[in-house]
Amino acid sequence: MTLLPVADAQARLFALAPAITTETVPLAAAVGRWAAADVLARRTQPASDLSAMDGYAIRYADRPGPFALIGESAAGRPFAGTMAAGETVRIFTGAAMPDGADSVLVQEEASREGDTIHLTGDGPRRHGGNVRVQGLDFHDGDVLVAKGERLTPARLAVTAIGGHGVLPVARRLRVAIAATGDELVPAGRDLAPGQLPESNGLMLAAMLAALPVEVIDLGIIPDDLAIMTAAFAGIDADILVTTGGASVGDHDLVRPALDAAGGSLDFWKIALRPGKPMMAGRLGGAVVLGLPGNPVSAFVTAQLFLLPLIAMMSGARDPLPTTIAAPLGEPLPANDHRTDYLRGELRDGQAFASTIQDSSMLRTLARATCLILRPPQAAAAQIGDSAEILILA
Ligand SMILES: Nc1nc2c(c(=O)[nH]1)N[C@H]1C(S)=C(S)[C@@H](COP(=O)(O)OP(=O)(O)OC[C@H]3O[C@@H](n4cnc5c(N)ncnc54)[C@H](O)[C@@H]3O)O[C@H]1N2
Ligand code: MOO
Repeated sequence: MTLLPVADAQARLFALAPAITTETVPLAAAVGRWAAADVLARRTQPASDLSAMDGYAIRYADRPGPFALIGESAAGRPFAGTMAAGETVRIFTGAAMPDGADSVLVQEEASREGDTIHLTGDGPRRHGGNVRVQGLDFHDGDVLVAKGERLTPARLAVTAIGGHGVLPVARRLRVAIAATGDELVPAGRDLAPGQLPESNGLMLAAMLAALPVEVIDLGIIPDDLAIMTAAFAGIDADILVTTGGASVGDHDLVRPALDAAGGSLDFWKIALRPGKPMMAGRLGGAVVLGLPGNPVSAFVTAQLFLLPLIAMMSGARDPLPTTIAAPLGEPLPANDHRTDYLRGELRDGQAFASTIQDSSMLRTLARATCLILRPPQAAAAQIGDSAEILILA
């Protein structure tokens, strides 16, 4: 069987995904989700010219003064009148500029004597100095967040100040996670000979913690076709992700169980190391992603397929992981036909791969701060050669 290139597998996986309905949620519930429509400003910010400093609103042409103090403008309590030549209004940061004023004299450069203000320093450097003009940040109708952009804390803040209280987003996905394997027992238990603590399901759920999903923990499913089939057949989820049982051994039952549960396989085996035996298909309304059992393979395939699938189904415009270029800190051998994602560390801006890259080694993965991408058939690389790096948060 020929191995599917990673990009082709990502495209085929995305093609399996059903459309997800949208819902309108309060801003505080939208963090980490993706805007389902362009978010346009419903007001202009600032709505009027505002002072950027605490001091005195003046006319620039009136310098060097002195100035006659006629009132005060504070944030939320603007000065009601109009300032004439030679006059000034006490003003605070964020307060509306009075009619007639064009600049702000900071209070550190002013002295007060009764109702007369004297200039003690250089004063505002230009006409309009220390003033935030109306619309400096944005105007009514401007696109504040584009459809498909992630709703980061700063983007939520701009939509709030842009006049929104709710936003349209894709509904929260339901992601069922199943660890398969007779050897597995929940973490922390005493182990009988041959048993192994379950770590993949835990790791995957943790990788999804910051995503807008509801995790359905199917726990540990033994290598038993009837039990596995029943567990799959009963799921009510948008995505079913399994780990283990993906390879060719006699106890690798995820494919037969998917088939027996009435699902269909779309592809199996990709040109990737680690992660070759990954499979994808459908089961009822769910996309099925069968990740390999080796812990590092499960981690890498989750980075390259599961997280992007969730982002894509949740409306992300750019769901695939982004890479940066970094110089290698050591030589690397030529690569074969599989894209390689080496666990490594960035030190002083240079990328170093861990010496042993066995896909069972969690301690190496736990130390890794990046994955170093080696394209298929890459020639041997020297120190200083540029490599694509996926930063691990
Ligand atoms: N003859 C061949 N053998 C294998 C091939 C192959 O092409 N031909 N591919 C190898 C590759 S590559 C991988 S990756 C593994 C993946 O196999 P499975 O997905 O079937 O994984 P398992 O056999 O179930 O488990 C592998 C390994 O990982 C441990 N494991 C599994 N699940 C968990 C879990 N939830 N938590 C912690 N550890 C887990 C399991 O005990 C095994 O040690 O196949 C190769 N073989
Ligand atoms: O692809 Mo396996 O994931 O090499 O260990």
